This record gives sequence, C-alpha cells and structure tokens, in this order.
Amino acid sequence: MAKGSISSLFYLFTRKRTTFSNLKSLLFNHSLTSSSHSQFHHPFRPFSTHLLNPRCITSFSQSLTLYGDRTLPTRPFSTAGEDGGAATDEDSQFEKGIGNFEVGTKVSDDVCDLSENGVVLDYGNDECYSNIVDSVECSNSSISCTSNDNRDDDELEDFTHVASKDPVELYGELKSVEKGVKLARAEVDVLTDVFDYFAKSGWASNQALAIYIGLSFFPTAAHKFRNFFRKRCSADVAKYLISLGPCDVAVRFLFPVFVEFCLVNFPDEIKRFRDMVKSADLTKPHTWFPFARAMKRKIIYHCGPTNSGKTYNALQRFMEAKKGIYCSPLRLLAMEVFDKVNAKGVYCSLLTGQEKKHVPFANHVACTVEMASTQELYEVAIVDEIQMMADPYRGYAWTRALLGLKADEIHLCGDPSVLDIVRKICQDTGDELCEQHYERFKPLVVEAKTLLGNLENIRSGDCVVAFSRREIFEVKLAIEKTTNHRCCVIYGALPPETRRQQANLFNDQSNEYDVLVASDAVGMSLNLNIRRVIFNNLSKYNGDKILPVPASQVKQIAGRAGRRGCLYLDGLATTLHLDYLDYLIECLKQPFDHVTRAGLFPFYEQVELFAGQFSNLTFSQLLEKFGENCRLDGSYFLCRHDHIKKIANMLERIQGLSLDDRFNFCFAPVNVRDPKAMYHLLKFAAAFGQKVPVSIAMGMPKCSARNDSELLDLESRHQVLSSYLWLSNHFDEEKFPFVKKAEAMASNIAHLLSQSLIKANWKPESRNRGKPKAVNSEEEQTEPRSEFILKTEKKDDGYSRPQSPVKLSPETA
Ligand SMILES: Nc1ncnc2c1ncn2[C@@H]1O[C@H](COP(=O)(O)OP(=O)(O)OP(=O)(O)O)[C@@H](O)[C@H]1O
Repeated sequence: MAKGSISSLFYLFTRKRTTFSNLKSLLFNHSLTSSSHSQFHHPFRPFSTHLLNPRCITSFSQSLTLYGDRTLPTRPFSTAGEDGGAATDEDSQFEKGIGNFEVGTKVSDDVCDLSENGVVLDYGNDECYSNIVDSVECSNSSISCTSNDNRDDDELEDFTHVASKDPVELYGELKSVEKGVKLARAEVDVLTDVFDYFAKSGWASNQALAIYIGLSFFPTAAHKFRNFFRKRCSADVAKYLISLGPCDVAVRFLFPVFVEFCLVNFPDEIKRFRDMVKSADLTKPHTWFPFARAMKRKIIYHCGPTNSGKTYNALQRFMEAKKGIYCSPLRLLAMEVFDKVNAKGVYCSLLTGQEKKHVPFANHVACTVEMASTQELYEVAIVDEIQMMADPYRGYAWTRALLGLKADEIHLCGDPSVLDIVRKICQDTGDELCEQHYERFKPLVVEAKTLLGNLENIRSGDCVVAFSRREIFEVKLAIEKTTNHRCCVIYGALPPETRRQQANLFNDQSNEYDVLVASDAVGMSLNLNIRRVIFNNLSKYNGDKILPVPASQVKQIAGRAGRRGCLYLDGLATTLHLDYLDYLIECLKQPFDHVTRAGLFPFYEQVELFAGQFSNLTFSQLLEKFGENCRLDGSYFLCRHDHIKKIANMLERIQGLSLDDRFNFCFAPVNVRDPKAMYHLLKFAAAFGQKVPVSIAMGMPKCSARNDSELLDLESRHQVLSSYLWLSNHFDEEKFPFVKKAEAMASNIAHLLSQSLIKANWKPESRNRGKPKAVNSEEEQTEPRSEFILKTEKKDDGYSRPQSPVKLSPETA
C-alpha cells in the first residue's frame, strides 16, 4: 500500500474518535509543530497575485513570516463590526459571520451549476454537510492517537508535485474536470473535515479580506468552494489533502486556489464589499476637497494664550479683504463679529444654523463654523478657536473648515495645542504655513489668599465660575443674600441674545450688576470687564463621573480676567477655597497639551454611499456600523455621535423620512437630555414625514419666570424654537412655514429670560428630577444630583461647598 494511503487510513481510523474540541487542541499542537513537516509536505507556493489588491500581497507576505506560528496576521483593515475580533477567536467569528451576507447574495452560474454537474459523491448538499459536522461535534471520545502531523517521513507519499502546483493552474485543472475522482466514504469524511476546518480558519477569513471577501460572506464562499473542489478534484490532490487532514497546512494549500475561485465566481460580492470598505474610508480627508487642493493657500496660525490679540489681528486682515469669512465656535461670537465689522463700515452678513441675516452688498460673512461654505471663494478666512478641532463632538467642523475652505489666506486663531496637527495637515495639503506666536497683553496674577470660602469677600468686577446650572444659581443666591452685589449669569443653555444682554449688563458700570456668575461658557472669546476670575470649584461632571477640570480649560477661563481694553490693569485668578489653589496654580503653570489627532465625521454623501451596502439597517445601526468599519489615518479620530444616534433611535419609527431627512434631523441642535425639546423634535419629524406643514405647536408664556422651574421652561421653549429655526434653514422652507412666528417667539422668550434673570433669586431646580441640568459650554451636560450632594459639604448659609478636585480624583494627586 502506498505510504500516502497508509497515512490516510491511519488518519481515518483516528478521526471518528476525535471530539471536536480535542480536534481543536490537536490542531493547536499541530500548528505549533507545523514548521517541522512543512519541509516535506508543502513547499510553500506563491499563489497568483496578479488580480489582487496590493494589501493582499502585503498581508500574505506577513503571514509567511508567521508560518508555523499560531499568531494570526494583523488584519489588513478594520472590520471590527464584521468579525468582532476574528484574529483571536476563530469559532465565534465563524458563528458571527455566517449568513449575514447571504441576503441578496448572487452566486455566479458556474457555481450554481455545480450541484447538477458531474456529481461523483452524494453528500454535496447542506443537510449531509451539517450531519457530518454534527457527528464530529457530538462525538465524546477522546483522542487516543497522534495526529498525522507526527507521522514518520517514510510513511508518507511524496506529494511535492501537488503541493508546489501553481494555484491558477490547479484552479484551471479543477474547472476543466468533468468528474472528480471517486473516493470512499471515509475519505470524503476527511475531505469534509479539511474544508470545514478551512471554513473556520481565522487566518483564511482574515486573508480573504484582502480580496474583499467579507468575514460574513467568507463561510458561504468557503462552502461553495468545498462543493466545487470536492466534485472536481483529482486523485493526487484529494490524497494529498486527505494525507494532511484538517490542519493549517491544508488551509494554506487551499487558500490560493480559493482566491482564484472567488475572483472568478463572486465578482458581485467582491464589488459590494469593496464598495462598503471604500465608502467607510475616511483616510486622506485632504483629498475630499479637490478645489481647495488646487489652490495655493496660505495658512497663518495666530498662536497664543487668551487675550493676546490673535483674533483682533486676524480680523484686521478680514476687514481689509475684498471677500472674507469668519468662522466662529459660537452663535454669540458670530453675532459679535457681525456687529463689530458692520459698525466699522464693512458690510458683513450673518449665517448661523438658526439665522441668516443678509446685508445688501456684503462680501463678508460671519458664520458658525459648521455653516462655513467650502464652495465659495474668499480672499481671507478666519477659523477661530482652532484648538476645537480636537473637540470630541464638534471637532470635525474645524477640520472641515481647515481642509476645505477655498481662501487665499486662512487665519487660524487658537492656543498652541493643535499646532503640531496643523503642521501635519499643511504638509498633507501642501499649503504654506506661517506661524505667528503671541504673548498675553496683561499678566495673569494668581491671588494666593483666595476668598477663604467666604463669598462676602466678593468684589466688584469678579466673575465666579461654576460648572453646573445648579451651582451658578446657588452662588448667585448666596452672593446676593450676603452682600450688596448683584449678579449677572452666563451659561450655555441661555440663548445668545440673553447671554449678550447679561454680558452688557455686567460690563456697564452704571448699574448695580457688578458680579458675574458663569459656567465655562464664559471661556470663549467674550470680551468682559472681569477683574478677577474666582473658581467656585475645579471639578465637573463629564456625563459619567466627576473629574478635575482640564488644565487647558482652566487656563482659557482664567484668561478672561483683565482683558485688554477692560477697566482693570491686571488679570487676577483665584479660587473660592484654599483647597483648590494648588490645582489652579498647577493648571496655569502647565504648558499647553500637544494634540495629535483632529476630529472627523463623514459627509452625508459618504453615509449614503455606505448605506447603499445595507438595505435593512436603521439609521442608528448604520451609523454604528459605519463607526465600526471606518478607516482613519493616525492624525484623525471619528467624532463622537452618541447624541446623533439617540435622535436617530427616537425617529426610527417615523415614516416618510428619507435617509437625507434623517441625517438632517439628527444634526438639529437639541439637548438630548431635555425631554420637552426631544418631544417637539419628534413632532416636527412626524409632521415632516407626513408631508404636512410643520407647525410649532407650542404656546408662548405670558410673563417672565417667577421660579426656577418656569425659568427652565423658558430655556426649553427657546431650544424648541431654535430647533425649528435650524430645521427651517436645513430643509425646504415651505415645509416650515412658521419661521417668522418662531423668530418672534424666540426673541420674546430671550427677552423674558433676560428679565427673569435680573430678578432671579430663587433656589435652582433641576430639569429632570434627580438630574440637575449642567451648563457647561454649548455642549450641555448633566450631573447626577445625588452624587454631587454626596461630595459637597453643606454650610450654614445654605450654600454648598464642593470638595477639592484633588480629593475627588486620585489622578490629580
Ligand atoms: N492692537 C490692538 N489694538 C486695540 N485693541 C486690541 C488690539 N489687539 C487686541 N485688542 C483687544 O484686546 C482684546 C483681546 O484681543 P483678542 O480677542 O484678539 O485676543 P485673543 O488672543 O483672540 O483672545 P481669545 O483667545 O480669548 O479670543 C480684545 O478686546 C481686542 O479688541
């Protein structure tokens, strides 16, 4: 008997007694020793790569170096959504992958015909296949013999001529064969095991990604391949595989033939998966703006701390230019620039998500950064607060502006934290970068005495900074109770008009409102007559836990004191309590962070392209899948979009919305933690979906707030109107015919809010019971009430004294 046959029989004898798990451990042992038999079984053959993606070649050659090692090669690209960790858990990956791609899968005729063509053996159907697998899985007997990997050399037939066969040639031979060799049932069982092993191979499925066989489609492809192969394979090839048994060596022998098979038989599936991968490709974002790339742009980075004249200088160039755009992080700032520039005789329009104020003959526009046009040509563009490109939620808007603005000169204003990343981006875009470094006009002095925990030490021109709405009103109440000072308040949930009114009230020296109590919303660019910034505390709730306020933010806020042009010579910064002083000093001493990645988010067109690959996913699932599958360069991160998914989920059951509509609705500015705002958004979307004019469906309060819940109600109502106006600007205006009414209502409510704040002297309530509304910047956050109270010390005056962040978090100790 030939050596090969002996070894086959030997294998066949043992396989029936092998449990599936033992088979796995056997294979594990086998793979550890596989290098030893590679020398006589399978001189590793290069397979045809002329049709393959270069990635395939790279990853395949990587795998060569790992040959005989159990480590799986690095996946060529991120497909976490499909395999969820294929490299580490082959079985679970196999389970996960099965069937997902089956929907709509079209197998070419050649493959479909196989079942009717030249059937030699009778177990090519799925039932038989699963029975065979089951029989292996159900067997409980343990292994009592060694695997074929441990056989003596002289037991083995020489299969070098098979092992070294060119895969294209081998595939050609298989294709041309009418009828394969007739095998005994036991031999067929072995072959089935070999192909079963192949179908479950993490290595093979991973490598197949390089020819765009997705992980979910891989089992189907492997199954078709098995049918094809088994019915057409020649005696020597069959014997060779039987002699190998189910092992990595067999997988590596089969894989190149499998590649040829897939390229011929699954062009549609390959194209579909390639399109999906391509559509989730966010690499090289600078190439998304070919017109901007065709321009010779000069980037001027005005780089320095707060109050150093960066924006002032950039605005000088803006006003000199024939045509300019100013991109602001906040509506409020866009409005300020709009007013300032027009006051200087330079016609300038205003464009924010909520309002369009077109000034006749204006060539300039002040807009919020998300609204910046990448179509228009400008002489000068300003992108203010450029460090926001690292913002986890909104960073993409700054990145887009930097990459896409078509302007001869682009002035970036911001701190140095994103300087490195801007340098890198300019290298990619080929733009000239010119750095202008600035120093603060006035020194910032830290008052070591602090307020010793006593708000009676408040002085005129002080700004107390607190990090939640509740705290702001508590502090205001305490100051007004214990001193003769009156307080203005500024926080993110207030409409820009109200914030502006409060800022003017504070800046105006002729009234009694000489103290400001504000959230970190005060940190961005507002020009305020602040003598001293006092941190009420230096910890804030980040939506998950209470953490120390980051040093960059502390600097930005403290920097508001003593701005050029204000009444006070020096800028002072201190804390309410001595406990915080060290942390404040530490923050102010710290150099700026060096951010290495900028935010990115796909355009609608990219999401639409991606959506084309999946017919049955909801928009939220689509975003999830995109997030899992997208590829990014090392210089970028995908911006967080939890709030978008939240809205997407809420709108899921609304009929009549296209993908485009959903995308737009999900970007509407709404506090996802405000049930009233969410409810109205849902109503707007429902009406829009029914193709009826979207009405505001909300009454107008008659008077200013008399308590905190009425104040909260006004804030919510303003936000609903703000969403309505935003939607009217992002959809066909005919669908939102009550714009004028919404504008009037919003303006009235902003006025009522201003009036309410002047007399507000009540204890703060929370919007959601147990979850007080935080007011930190534009991105509102909430904090768990119970946790917060737990971490504060109640004082006799009813004012809560928070603990030092150093005590709250060991990270800062
Ligand atoms: N050359 C100047 N002449 C007159 N006023 C100036 C000059 N430079 C700056 N200012 C004023 O100084 C204040 C701070 O300037 P600016 O807003 O440009 O600083 P910044 O560095 O951009 O600060 P931030 O980062 O906080 O916005 C502004 O009120 C501005 O009008």
